[in-house]
Amino acid sequence: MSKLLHFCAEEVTRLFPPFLVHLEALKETMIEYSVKESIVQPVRQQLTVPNTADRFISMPACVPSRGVMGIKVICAVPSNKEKCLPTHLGCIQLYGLTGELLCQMDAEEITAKRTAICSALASKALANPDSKILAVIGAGVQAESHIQALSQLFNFSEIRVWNRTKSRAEKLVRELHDVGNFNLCVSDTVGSACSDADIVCTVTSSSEPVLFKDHVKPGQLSYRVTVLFKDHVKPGAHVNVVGASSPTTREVGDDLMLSDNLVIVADCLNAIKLESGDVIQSGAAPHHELGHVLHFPLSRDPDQITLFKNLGLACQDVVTAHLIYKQYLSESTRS
Ligand SMILES: NC(=O)C1=CN([C@@H]2O[C@H](COP(=O)(O)OP(=O)(O)OC[C@H]3O[C@@H](n4cnc5c(N)ncnc54)[C@H](OP(=O)(O)O)[C@@H]3O)[C@@H](O)[C@H]2O)C=CC1
Ligand SMILES: O=C(O)C1=NCCCC1
Repeated sequence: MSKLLHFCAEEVTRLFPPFLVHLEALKETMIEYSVKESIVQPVRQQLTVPNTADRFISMPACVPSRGVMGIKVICAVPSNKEKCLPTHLGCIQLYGLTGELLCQMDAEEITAKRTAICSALASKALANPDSKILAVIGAGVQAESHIQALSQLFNFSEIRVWNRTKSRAEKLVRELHDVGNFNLCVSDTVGSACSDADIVCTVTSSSEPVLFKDHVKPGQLSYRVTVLFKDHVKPGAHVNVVGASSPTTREVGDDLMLSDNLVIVADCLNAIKLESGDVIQSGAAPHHELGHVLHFPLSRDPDQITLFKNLGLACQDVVTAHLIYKQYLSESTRS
């Protein structure tokens, strides 16, 4: 094998595609995955570190139309927050279709931005185009990337942030004060953040286990957090559910998941049935895949609530890594 090309976090930032290029590439990718069915991607493997909420996740995909395949390995370690370390650490390896390793790169920024872009694509397809109020539940990395991405596609007048630890919501609001021409503020409760909101994003993870006796079979450990209930969400709103990507975690109450006027869209219908605690525990039936609604627009009923379950897919990482690699190649041939 020739010398390994590795892009550290700073190089990934420098080579990162512009927002609209990234958005268009991920839109094409999601359509390719769901409609053309030309992407090969198994449901990812998640290993839970015993007696913790920490996960080691392996995510491969092959994207023949771009001539690449790859794998992201990502560790989700919620307790890293107390150690002032990133809670999501990972690496992507990119291969040519002949099997040669092209490069590997840090996955943090890619994970933050590609996830938010997929929520933004879902919001564009499903939310009221004239959405004015965005509520963000959580104040970590994904909260920031979601505010950055969604505010580029909607003309918000107000963005509200609720977080379990209020001081972190206040810090995020201070850091993002000049991102756009809207009122960015902290809410005291989930209910007040979501009241009248056109779009809601739940971007939380549980750092501490909350054990509910009646949810736990003998010998099984359950980590649960439920932050959003039906009363929080107004008819006509759109919700992006981004946390809770394992069968034992929740962000959304059963009353909302099982609501008659809820339409559930997932990035991957195969994965949602195996990975989403909100779907598995509530017994809700997802309706559509993101790639389908991007290709064949749904007609909006003004009283319906739409919910996009954003699990995160390997093909989004592989395509983003490929854009970064192509930028590197074009710079190398110029110099
Ligand atoms: N769908 C996808 O593709 C992806 C999903 N994710 C998931 O999104 C979620 C957020 O990720 P990220 O922003 O990177 O993580 P961060 O660690 O940066 O932030 C975590 C956030 O969750 C909050 N939180 C933790 N525990 C609880 C709880 N019990 N109740 C309410 N809020 C809680 C934290 O609040 P506090 O400040 O109080 O600790 C903080 O706001 C995670 O579940 C993550 O695994 C991440 C990457 C991709
Ligand atoms: O898609 C991803 O990347 C992740 N999804 C769920 C949680 C960790 C990272």
